[in-house]
Amino acid sequence: MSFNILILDNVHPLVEDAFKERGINVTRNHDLSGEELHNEIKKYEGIVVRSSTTVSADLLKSAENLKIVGRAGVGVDNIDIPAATASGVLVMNTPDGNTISTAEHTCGMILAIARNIPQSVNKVKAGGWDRKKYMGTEVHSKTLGIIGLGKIGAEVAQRMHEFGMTIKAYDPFASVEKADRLNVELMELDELLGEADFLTVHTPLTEKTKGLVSMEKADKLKKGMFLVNCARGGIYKEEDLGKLIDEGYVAGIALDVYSQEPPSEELCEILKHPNIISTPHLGASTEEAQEKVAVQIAHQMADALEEKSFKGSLNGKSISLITNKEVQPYLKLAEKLGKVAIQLAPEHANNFSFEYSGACAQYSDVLTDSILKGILTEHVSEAVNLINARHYAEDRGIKIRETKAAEAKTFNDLITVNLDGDAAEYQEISGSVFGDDDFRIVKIDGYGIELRLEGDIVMYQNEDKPGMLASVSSAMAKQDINIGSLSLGRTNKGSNAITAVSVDKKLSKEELEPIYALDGIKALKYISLPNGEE
Ligand SMILES: NC(=O)c1ccc[n+]([C@@H]2O[C@H](COP(=O)([O-])OP(=O)(O)OC[C@H]3O[C@@H](n4cnc5c(N)ncnc54)[C@H](O)[C@@H]3O)[C@@H](O)[C@H]2O)c1
Ligand SMILES: O=C(O)CC[C@@H](O)C(=O)O
Repeated sequence: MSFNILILDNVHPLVEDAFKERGINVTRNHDLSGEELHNEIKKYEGIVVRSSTTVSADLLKSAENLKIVGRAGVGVDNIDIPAATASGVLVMNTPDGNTISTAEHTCGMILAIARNIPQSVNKVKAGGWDRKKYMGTEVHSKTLGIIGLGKIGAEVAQRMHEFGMTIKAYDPFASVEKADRLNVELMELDELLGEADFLTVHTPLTEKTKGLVSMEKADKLKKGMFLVNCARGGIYKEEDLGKLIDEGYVAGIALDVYSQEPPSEELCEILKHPNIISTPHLGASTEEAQEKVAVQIAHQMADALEEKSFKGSLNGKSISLITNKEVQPYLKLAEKLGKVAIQLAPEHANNFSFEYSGACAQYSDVLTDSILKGILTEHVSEAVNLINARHYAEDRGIKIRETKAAEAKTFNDLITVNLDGDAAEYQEISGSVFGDDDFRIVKIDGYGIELRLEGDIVMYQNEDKPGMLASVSSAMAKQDINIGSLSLGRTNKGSNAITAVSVDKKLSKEELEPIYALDGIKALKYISLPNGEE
């Protein structure tokens, strides 16, 4: 299958070469106005952005063929990920392509603010000369506080350690082993604010990191410290920056990022402060980083479109598992069981529980997505996939429960879908995989049944008495319905039995009626499944 990709932002030209190398058609257009973009995007399976294009819920609605959004970089603040997930669109970034460049820029900013480099350069350029005013401070023997010891934070730690700084960090998710390896002492946030001579942030902007430093926190800061932000605008409260300096809490501030880019007029006024230095979001702006993220995003997107790997994907958390050969048969079984379950369930069924036992239990997350896909495909007009299945389930008020048992009792692997409805004629269906591609129903409501999960199946409960099968097959024969295979299950002799009959053609309601009307037949259901590969 051939794919079409649209490059919307100023991504390095190597992106085109990389896509072409993978046999993917690529078009570049940075100049589309709102309406043009809404029309143009319909033609593409993938788009590539940096931070200029906003991939909003509205734009995603117009993107009827879109499968994937690639961000050549890290931050995805410009992409509405929940809306993409709801549309079944995969979002991916290049998590490490610009790490080194951004770490180097951060180190540059630390040194620049410590030594007043930009201010003094400007002075000389303007024909001035003032050595006293631009007296600086050494970073050697000072404490660098790092908030967020992830990829960039760790690279900054290593480099500034070599400058003779003591490195301390706050990151509730970082391991002590990692910190030890980097010669970093982990501590609580307030403690760090009180000890850092220089503070640099390397976290995403979240509810927790927004406004981490503000006038409210000023008393906690070590007096005369320096602030650096090359992560995301707003982690330091922007309105308070000038005041923090003027009231003597902070000596200088270095910023690369702003909550709005380019910054608002109000912020531009604050940025004129002589002790604030600012660059226009240049952290990742090196030839090397831009080449890396361009080539990485193209290959990652090509791999995802070809379902080879899902490196860098940010939604559809278990999607990467679909390339795992061991999971593939379970995925198919799960989807088929979902399809059967919804055809057996009563109307408005919205409570399902899924039980996994045996080796498949370790993949329960993606298998639940796959069962939901099977359940919902019958009911949702939009395309349901493993990325958006849970979203649609939630949207439709479908409640799910999941249980796992590492060991299976009768079968190596067993997936059971419970319909959770007291009023349901059928309560529970279990399936298993035989070999790689033989998917079978193995149990219904505790009755042992064995029937391949494909094609057209008539399932009914019947009184366990002689002649039942003969009367059903004769009613079918009269209507030219050929039986392919059948399976009978019962618990005790003479009680109720379940029969599943696979037939060679699709049946209409009218064709089913005479069978349902036979004496001794109860709870007849007709299930239609795709034949073979879907
Ligand atoms: N200026 C630029 O051009 C540029 C370039 C690349 C990345 N960035 C930005 O830099 C930031 C860091 O990127 P990264 O690649 O190192 O990300 P990362 O995911 O590797 O690291 C983020 C770290 O922040 C930590 N963290 C999350 N929430 C936290 C909290 N509340 N308190 C403390 N720590 C917390 C995480 O545990 C993680 O270790 C991101 O915001 C990214 O968008 C900016
Ligand atoms: O230059 C860019 O594309 C922004 C880089 C950076 O902010 C990122 O999040 O990757």
